[in-house]
Amino acid sequence: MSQSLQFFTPATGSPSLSAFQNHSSYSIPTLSCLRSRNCRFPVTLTGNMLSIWALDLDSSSSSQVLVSDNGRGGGITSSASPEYSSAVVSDLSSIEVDSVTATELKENGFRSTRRTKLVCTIGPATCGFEQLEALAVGGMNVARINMCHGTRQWHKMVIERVRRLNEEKGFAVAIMMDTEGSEIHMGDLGGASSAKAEDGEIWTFSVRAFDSTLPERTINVNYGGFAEDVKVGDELVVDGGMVRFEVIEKIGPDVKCQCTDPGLLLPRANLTFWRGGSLVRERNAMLPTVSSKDWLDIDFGIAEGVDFIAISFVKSAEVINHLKSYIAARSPESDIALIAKIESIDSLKNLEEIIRASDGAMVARGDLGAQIPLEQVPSAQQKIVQVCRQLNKPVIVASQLLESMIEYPTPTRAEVADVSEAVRQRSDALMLSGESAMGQFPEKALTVLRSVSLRIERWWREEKHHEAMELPAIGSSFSDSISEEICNSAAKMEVDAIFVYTKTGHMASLLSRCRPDCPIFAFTTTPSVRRRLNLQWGLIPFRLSFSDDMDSNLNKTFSLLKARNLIKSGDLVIAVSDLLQSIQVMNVP
Ligand SMILES: Nc1ncnc2c1ncn2[C@@H]1O[C@H](COP(=O)(O)OP(=O)(O)OP(=O)(O)O)[C@@H](O)[C@H]1O
Ligand SMILES: CC(=O)C(=O)O
Ligand SMILES: [K+]
Ligand SMILES: [Mg+2]
Repeated sequence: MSQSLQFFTPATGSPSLSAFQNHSSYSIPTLSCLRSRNCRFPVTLTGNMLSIWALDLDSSSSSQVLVSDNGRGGGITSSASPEYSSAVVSDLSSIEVDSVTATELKENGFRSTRRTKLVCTIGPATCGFEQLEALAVGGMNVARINMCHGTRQWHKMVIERVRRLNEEKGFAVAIMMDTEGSEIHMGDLGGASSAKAEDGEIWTFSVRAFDSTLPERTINVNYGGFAEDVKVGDELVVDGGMVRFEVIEKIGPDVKCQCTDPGLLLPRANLTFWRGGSLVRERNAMLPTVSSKDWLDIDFGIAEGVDFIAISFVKSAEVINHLKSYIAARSPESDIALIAKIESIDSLKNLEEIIRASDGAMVARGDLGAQIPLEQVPSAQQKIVQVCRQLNKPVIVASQLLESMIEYPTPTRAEVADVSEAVRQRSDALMLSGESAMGQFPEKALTVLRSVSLRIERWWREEKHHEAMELPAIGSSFSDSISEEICNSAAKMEVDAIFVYTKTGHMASLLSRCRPDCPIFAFTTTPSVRRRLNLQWGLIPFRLSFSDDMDSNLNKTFSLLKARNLIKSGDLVIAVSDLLQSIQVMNVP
């Protein structure tokens, strides 16, 4: 037995479309009735014809109500829908899902799958094939490579290993390349993994190029204007306060500094300088967001077909737009998503326009905390997460989530509280940096992120903590508004799962934006879309080839998922698609 309702909008260009276009958005009141199951729903006709649906979940007669524009200004047609075949489709490989997701779905049921996505920075501690596999098994959804470190050859090797992992083991781990950006930072310490600066020591910060070995207590600075810009008396802050120096003398390209806050200097650590208690920004604001090295790295990312490029120190929407057109010109076929890293004062000032222009954002708390007072970072995080959700862009919370786990096998209570807060804010993803790149316990750190996410998400559902986040209408076209209405309505219903059939991923992201209580099975035809969706909250992406015929798509999906014990008869599913902009509700046969 099946019941369905379908929502059609006429093909673009149809003459009768003008009737719809007078409405920028439609409400779908009937659908909210579905929240209480098994009741009858009235057919209501509102305005010119769109919000007019009915279904009857108790009835054994399977009826289908189609609301469509039939070329005469709309109408209702009723038709019997086909019985869903329970025959098992023999080709089980025609749906792609990784073994970890499949096991999780089978063992815990799909209600309790993890909704928050996990990003791991890959470094020396995790670049081996087995180590990468262990991270994928542990829940890594996205592997990040940071172009600040390592050679291009090394990055290429990591990308190839992740690809192989996906091909051989069925994972859909996406690859994110993070650009270096052109803020001021130290050089690479002549190969040393760290250097200790003691209280009162005099160190030389120099813009000179050193051939081989660095003289003792000397740090190379990447920004040519450094010696010119700093003044005696300025405070030089390394990595947002890990170490501090005071400028005591300038000698040509060398700047002598005395250590005032001792600590560990790490290769390529970020440098900021402060005068009279405020950040000196006149000059480094002139540095380009995308350096000449970044352009080469971006070319490399395009050639390698990475899924995401994260842009460091974004200052305005302009740079994102510029990069987008560059990538489109360079590789018209690619659908690389651009993630704006919010880690500077300028990016906070232009937050909304930057996020609007981007495909997602990262709360890069490491550098952000070096540019604004630390006590302002939590409210900035909350604001960025909120703006991203409203504009329907995935958001990653990054840096120092489990910093102590670089050295220790258990996190601090404060770190667990910080992770919980990011999950409670319902950010799309959490990111590990040094914990997974060079820490001693990468897998343990990932396990902590996973178990804290699961626990907080479950608590949230059980306590019915539905936050009242206003989700403004964002659709800019008639068709987008319809998709949005469909997704908003679908997400409100108390069903066991939402299925979404999506070619571009857009409808899946609209569902994710609503943060529904039930999981979202996202079916898409393209592997790259599947990987991209892996960054978004609550989506379980599958690759599946499907047609324009929703009945046959559902038939096929039910058979495939039932054969793998991923769903069972009787589960109540709501299915939406961007093929026909349809919405259907049914029990799994
Ligand atoms: N490819 C790599 N090779 C060697 N070490 C790495 C690599 N990637 C990361 N690391 C180490 O892990 C630490 C944290 O990594 P991560 O890339 O997250 O730095 P970050 O400072 O948070 O990011 P960003 O430089 O973008 O601000 C780095 O400081 C570095 O020591
Ligand atoms: C991740 C990053 O770039 C930062 O936190 O600064
Ligand atoms: K970076
Ligand atoms: Mg940064």
